[in-house]
Amino acid sequence: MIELNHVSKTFQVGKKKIEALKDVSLTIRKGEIFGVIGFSGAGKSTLIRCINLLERPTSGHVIVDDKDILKLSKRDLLKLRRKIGMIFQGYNLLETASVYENIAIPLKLEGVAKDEIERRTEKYLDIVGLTDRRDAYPSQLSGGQKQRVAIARALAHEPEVLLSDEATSALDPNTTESILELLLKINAELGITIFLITHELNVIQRVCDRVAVMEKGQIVEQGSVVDIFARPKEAMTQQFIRNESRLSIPESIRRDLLKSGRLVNLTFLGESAKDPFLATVAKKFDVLPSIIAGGIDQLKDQSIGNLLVHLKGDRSETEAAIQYLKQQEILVEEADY
Ligand SMILES: Nc1ncnc2c1ncn2[C@@H]1O[C@H](COP(=O)(O)OP(=O)(O)OP(=O)(O)O)[C@@H](O)[C@H]1O
Repeated sequence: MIELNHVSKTFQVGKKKIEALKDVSLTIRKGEIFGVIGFSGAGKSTLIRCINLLERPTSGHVIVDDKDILKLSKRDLLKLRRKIGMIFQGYNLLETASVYENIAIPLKLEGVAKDEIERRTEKYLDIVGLTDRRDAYPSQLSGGQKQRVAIARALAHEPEVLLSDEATSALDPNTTESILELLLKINAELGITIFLITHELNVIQRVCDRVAVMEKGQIVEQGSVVDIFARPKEAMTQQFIRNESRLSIPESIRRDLLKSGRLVNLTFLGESAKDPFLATVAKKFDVLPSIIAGGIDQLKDQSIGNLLVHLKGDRSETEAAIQYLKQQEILVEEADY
């Protein structure tokens, strides 16, 4: 549905050239939720803005529904932008207009008929759960409610795609969760394709079908969320996952445990959890495994388990046990650092 082919974007700041995007290619499929994750400055905002040409690529192609949108006339580009809604971290609401008016005014400017404006505004206020706040002003709303208004405003144009630029970054964890649930509902019930950028791993985990990891203007890894989380290949991806979801223990306990064996971080998909791999390790090798810490991350359609395991035994037996674990459907990282 949306294809970026070899897209590059260079900003000229004085004499300096900043390469914000370097040869980025990706495909967003109809009906999916695609996320891009990266640290600040990776190029995510520039990338998302290239999809509706708020930013024009320096080179490459942006294809939407088989059309190269860089070649569209101004009029056709305006038409296309209506198919692509956008929400932002800062909501961008009109402070002097009510919730209802924030949704209705842009429709009026677009020339939508009065009764259609009423129908759509009421429909999307209901979908985002704000019917009872229709007369409130933005200053009377919480951050999560403001983002709901912004989502209703975007949906009221009945887009096929919703672009989300760090939409939950300013929200607390509970509010983030409720907005993510709303995005899942919009995707499932209205069939809207969602492309989002974020620096938060949990956003990707919770809602995305596929993910691309960005670093210094390039995509370093992309694939299904399950694959990337269970088997991250690139150092950057591993760093993201380790930063946020790896288990850690106090240094003194770690040092103690290492005196009598090895420590390993095991990551496995829901279905692999059914295999009694730790019992097998205890049986097969002269090793006593014990679980030091554990957790489960919920992905959109699956769960991923993390265990920090101590393998008690001598070097050769624990090494053989680690090699055995690596042959299973488990990501094994030695945590002896
Ligand atoms: N309009 C601009 N003019 C000059 N440089 C820019 C412009 N927009 C972005 N950049 C530069 O391009 C690079 C990528 O920025 P971008 O905002 O796309 O990254 P990001 O991953 O979205 O980071 P953040 O989350 O901090 O916004 C940065 O070095 C940034 O300074």
